[in-house]
Amino acid sequence: MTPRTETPQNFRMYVRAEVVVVHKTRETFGGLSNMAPGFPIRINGVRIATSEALYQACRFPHLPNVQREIIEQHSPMTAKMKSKSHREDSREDWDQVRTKIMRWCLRVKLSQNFEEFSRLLLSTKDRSIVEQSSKDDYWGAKLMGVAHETLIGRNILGRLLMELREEIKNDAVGARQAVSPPNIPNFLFLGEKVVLQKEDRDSEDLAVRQTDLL
Ligand SMILES: Nc1nc(O)c(N)c(N[C@@H]2O[C@H](COP(=O)(O)O)[C@@H](O)[C@H]2O)n1
Repeated sequence: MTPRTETPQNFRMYVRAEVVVVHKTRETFGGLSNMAPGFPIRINGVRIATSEALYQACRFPHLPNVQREIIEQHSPMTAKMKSKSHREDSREDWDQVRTKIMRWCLRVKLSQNFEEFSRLLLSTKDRSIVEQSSKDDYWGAKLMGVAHETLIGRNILGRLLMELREEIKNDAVGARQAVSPPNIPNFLFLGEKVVLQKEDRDSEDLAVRQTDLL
């Protein structure tokens, strides 16, 4: 893996030229972003266009109408904007549970889009994955240096993606299986406990593929 330096506050420093940069969704590794289209998710039979919308909806287990408003958005940025307008009503323990929830969202994205998402993750080989962000050095890392040659931040999203990549390498069969909901209190989706229905999605995809053949 690309060497990186530990800095205070659990920040990390990466040499931009050496890492896999996740920035714009149309770039080579853009599919690793939660903003990427083409990786739909189904939770309790409800289709959600992006992992961003799923993640944002998880802020509001106690407000199913807000969750619905967020997951109805086709655009991930609009989903994030809808969420932002209710941000002060996020579950009280949000900062404590958000990483666990993001890990779950990424696992669900993987298990329900296994061929494409695992191919993309494995194509990063053993390089560090870093989400480049202009303002968020919790999920990502910010450009620094005279020539913007370094990225500095906690890079939690990139680190979760690297963790997932290792899981695929170690147990691809396990990584594609349906994912249990995170073990946190009051984890509700539209007022219901989450029960993954991976088979629904697989059979739907199969139906689409078969239709394409006709
Ligand atoms: N505003 C924005 N634009 C993008 O293109 C981004 N990739 C992100 N970052 C993503 O936003 C999510 C975190 O949202 P909160 O700030 O915790 O509400 C997470 O998916 C980041 O990867 N933001």
